[in-house]
Amino acid sequence: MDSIEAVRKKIDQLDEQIVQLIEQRAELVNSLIKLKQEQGVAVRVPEREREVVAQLHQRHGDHFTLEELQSIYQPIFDACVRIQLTD
Ligand SMILES: O=C(O)C(=O)C[C@]1(C(=O)O)C=C[C@@H](O)C=C1
Repeated sequence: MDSIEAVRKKIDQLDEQIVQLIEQRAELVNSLIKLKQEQGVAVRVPEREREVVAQLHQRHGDHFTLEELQSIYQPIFDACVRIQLTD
């Protein structure tokens, strides 16, 4: 069995990957802003945010409740909106 320290090291590695993926996600979202401006689409799209979380819940509902996934994703959506508005 791994020691606490060894497991924490794996957790740290996963956290690093998670943040890198969130950064990649934010870059992709940021690339939408030009298309949105051209097509007159709003920066904040609440129904799309609900759809993203609902799809994740469908696939990962065994581990996370809908409310937990919403709590995880809301700050990510908020940051992505801020980045689209400020970059
Ligand atoms: O799909 C979009 O239109 C986005 O801007 C991306 C995104 C997201 O982070 O998934 C961000 C903000 C919107 O409110 C909805 C979704």
